[in-house]
Amino acid sequence: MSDKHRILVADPISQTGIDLLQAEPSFEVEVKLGLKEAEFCEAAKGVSAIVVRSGVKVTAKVLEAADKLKVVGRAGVGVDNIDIPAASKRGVVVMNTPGGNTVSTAEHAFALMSSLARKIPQAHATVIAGRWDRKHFQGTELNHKVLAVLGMGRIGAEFAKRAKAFGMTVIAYDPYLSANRAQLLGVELRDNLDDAVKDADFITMHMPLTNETKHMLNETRMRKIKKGVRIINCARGGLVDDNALAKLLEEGHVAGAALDVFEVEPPPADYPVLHAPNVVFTPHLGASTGEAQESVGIEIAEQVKDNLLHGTVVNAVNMPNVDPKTLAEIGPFLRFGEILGRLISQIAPQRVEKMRINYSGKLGELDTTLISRGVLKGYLEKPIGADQVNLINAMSTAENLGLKFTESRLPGPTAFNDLIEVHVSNGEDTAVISGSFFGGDPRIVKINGRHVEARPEGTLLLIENDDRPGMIGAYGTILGKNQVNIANMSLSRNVEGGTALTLLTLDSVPTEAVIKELEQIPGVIKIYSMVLE
Ligand SMILES: NC(=O)c1ccc[n+]([C@@H]2O[C@H](COP(=O)([O-])OP(=O)(O)OC[C@H]3O[C@@H](n4cnc5c(N)ncnc54)[C@H](O)[C@@H]3O)[C@@H](O)[C@H]2O)c1
Ligand SMILES: O=C(O)[C@H](O)COP(=O)(O)O
Repeated sequence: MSDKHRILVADPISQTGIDLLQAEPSFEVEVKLGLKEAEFCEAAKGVSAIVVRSGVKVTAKVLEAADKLKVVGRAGVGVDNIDIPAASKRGVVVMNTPGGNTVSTAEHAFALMSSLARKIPQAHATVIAGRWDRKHFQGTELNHKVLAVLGMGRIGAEFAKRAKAFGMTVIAYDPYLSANRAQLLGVELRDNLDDAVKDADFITMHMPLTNETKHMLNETRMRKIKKGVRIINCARGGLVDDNALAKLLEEGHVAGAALDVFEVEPPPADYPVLHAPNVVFTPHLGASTGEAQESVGIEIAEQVKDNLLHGTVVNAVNMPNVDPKTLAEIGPFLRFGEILGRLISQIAPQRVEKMRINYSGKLGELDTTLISRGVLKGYLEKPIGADQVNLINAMSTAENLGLKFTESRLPGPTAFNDLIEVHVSNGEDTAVISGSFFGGDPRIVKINGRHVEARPEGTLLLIENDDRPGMIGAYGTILGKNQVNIANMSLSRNVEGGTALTLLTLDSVPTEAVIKELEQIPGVIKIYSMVLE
């Protein structure tokens, strides 16, 4: 069995991207195109990475079959052909390459608008059919026309720039766009969609397909737009209700439509809009330029390579980005977070419902999202299994278990430079564990409110006992007799004669029989044996 990472390229990406992957000695690259789901499942077995465009569907079945999968790389923007929840559940990172095809797509959408305005495809067809018909192809200028851009992200903004250069008035509808950005782009921002489109001569769509955006242009809304509007969709099929569009084109309410994308791709022969008048179609070609494909092919190859070799996460759609610099900065906290999670799972009450993590000191100034995922991962290893939970699915796994998770930053100076405090509770009982760094070295500094000090390594024995003479000696005798060496010891008590916590770091794991023997010592209240590695 080869210990190389197998990479499956399941859609055509640039040769430079493939070469980049092939140049890595620890990778084996397989290019298999046009796979049906069953073939895709077979091909996905044992691969570490799958690279796609929008052609194939990375379904839950494919993800299930891909038993060694770590990352799905999308050479492009839209990830609607990938089952993201299923990938997250399986702990697979999904990355795309936003930006690499922006200009190509904006140019293509603009070309569609120009073709529509001047009926270029129809005129072209008559010329090559031997006709010289100059009467039927009178078009319309773009100059002075009103354009509504729905979705003013990367592509929308590039489109708007070009439209302004053509003398168009640009209206933007994008609930997530700031007024400042709109001003910078020189576009009129509208809060209401009907208001944004009602006077438009042209409408262009540039947003992802989501539950919120599906059929954004439906029959009712299109009917409210002034007669003669022309619609361009170079984003995703389904943003416009294509059947309603076909009807309104037939009626002449919509004067023309240019589509690069369809609700079903490829559209079947009886797809109504294909037979409507004044239409221009391309088969999802927005990103199909040499430049865009070179760019996204190289980007995705680099991202997949860095992820498999160094764990770098860039442009992931299902987990926070971690570039090498951030990874170096938060790496020690992340590893310590996992240990704290592992630790608290071993002293937690049953049926924990809530976990809260407080960050203070310098840590409170960092982006702690990943550290929190690390704590959850460590915590969930016990109930779920260490091979089943990772940084990607930790949040969704916790949610599935009904574990409510919150994090907060405690203001003001603390006794420690960096403090991570993990609380778990089932509503009645609580466990709390706190960790800090002493000169860069991680330490457990508090357990259930008691000060302790121990390196988070090896096996820890946490004993709650009555504060009375002879306890330490009794532990030492039993452990010594059973060849278990004590490497470190930390003691803490509430009041003299009250209860005490003894935290022992051991060089080997005590057997259950040894733990039972320790439990028999008069004054011992509870013992937790915590294995950290
Ligand atoms: N035809 C092609 O070949 C092709 C190529 C590249 C991208 N695309 C598609 O184009 C779309 C846009 O890509 P992008 O790179 O500009 O993405 P982007 O993320 O930069 O922009 C998307 C914009 O849509 C906005 N948006 C989200 N929900 C909205 C809503 N309900 N109403 C209005 N606006 C909303 C967002 O705020 C964002 O500004 C994506 O769906 C992408 O898959 C198609
Ligand atoms: O979302 C995208 O990036 C585009 O739809 C391009 O898709 P493609 O890579 O299949 O051309």
